[in-house]
Amino acid sequence: MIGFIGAGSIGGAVITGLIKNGYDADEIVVKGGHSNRTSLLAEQLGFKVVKKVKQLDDAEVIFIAVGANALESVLTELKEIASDKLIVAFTGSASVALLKQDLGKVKVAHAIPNTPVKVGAGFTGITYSDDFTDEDKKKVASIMGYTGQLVEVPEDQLGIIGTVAGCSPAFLDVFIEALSDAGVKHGLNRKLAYEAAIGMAIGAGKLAKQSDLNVSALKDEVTSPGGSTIRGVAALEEYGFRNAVIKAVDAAEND
Ligand SMILES: NC(=O)C1=CN([C@@H]2O[C@H](COP(=O)(O)OP(=O)(O)OC[C@H]3O[C@@H](n4cnc5c(N)ncnc54)[C@H](OP(=O)(O)O)[C@@H]3O)[C@@H](O)[C@H]2O)C=CC1
Ligand SMILES: O=C(O)[C@@H]1CCC=N1
Repeated sequence: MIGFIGAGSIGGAVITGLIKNGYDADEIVVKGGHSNRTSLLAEQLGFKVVKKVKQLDDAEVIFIAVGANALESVLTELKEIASDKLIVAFTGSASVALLKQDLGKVKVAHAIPNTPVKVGAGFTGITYSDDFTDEDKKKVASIMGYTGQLVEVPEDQLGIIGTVAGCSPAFLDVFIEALSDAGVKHGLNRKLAYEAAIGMAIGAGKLAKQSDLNVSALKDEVTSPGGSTIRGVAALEEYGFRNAVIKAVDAAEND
């Protein structure tokens, strides 16, 4: 049995990714918040919903997916049942030290998934407390594996990994939206413009992942001499695209 506290955007995305990719919904129990969001999701996916954190006592691994404002109260309730469990917090502001401080001698991890977990194509960075054994890590990996990649990172890099992989689906969505707008401006209907932009993003990502070439060389392959693409790349540079992306990451990193 595994448990979740919170099933909002990221908790709901992980639960959806698990179940849609074959994890048994009967093995998932969720304590939701104040709205009916969790019960609506449970109707679609078939997992069990409980009202109190202590009702997650049968879970071997508990994922915390609440925001910073609810974390302290959740940890206070969780402390009563946490001693024999693995606790994995998605809360951005959490840290291994903070979780240990509030939960005592409990094995804890801090992880930042991204929303593509919902379709089994996620990228999740994770940092474990020192007392996590290889066996414990395997247990967490065997669960998160249903949602995509899980990569262990040093704690001082979890924040930037969380920005580069966790915030950036929103950045890419803005890019896809802008590209579709441009397509519409030049006469495409909206549906086809989105199909083309999204299909391109999926394909270019897959190629970048599978190719021996780095993305710079892949860009070179598209830019035919004297052709249209290099004019587009030059315009992106003229309007500060690269710098805008770096500034977006700076902004996300600096609270
Ligand atoms: N969104 C993302 O892509 C990512 C988010 N994160 C982090 O995850 C955290 C949550 O973000 P996000 O999912 O976007 O936020 P949401 O507001 O969508 O989700 C938070 C959920 O927590 C629930 N909740 C609040 N209090 C409790 C409680 N006491 N017990 C159980 N559930 C509770 C809320 O339920 P209700 O609304 O029903 O009250 C809400 O659905 C943040 O710290 C964020 O940094 C990390 C990685 C990616
Ligand atoms: O916007 C946020 O704070 C969270 C962290 C990573 C993605 N979303």
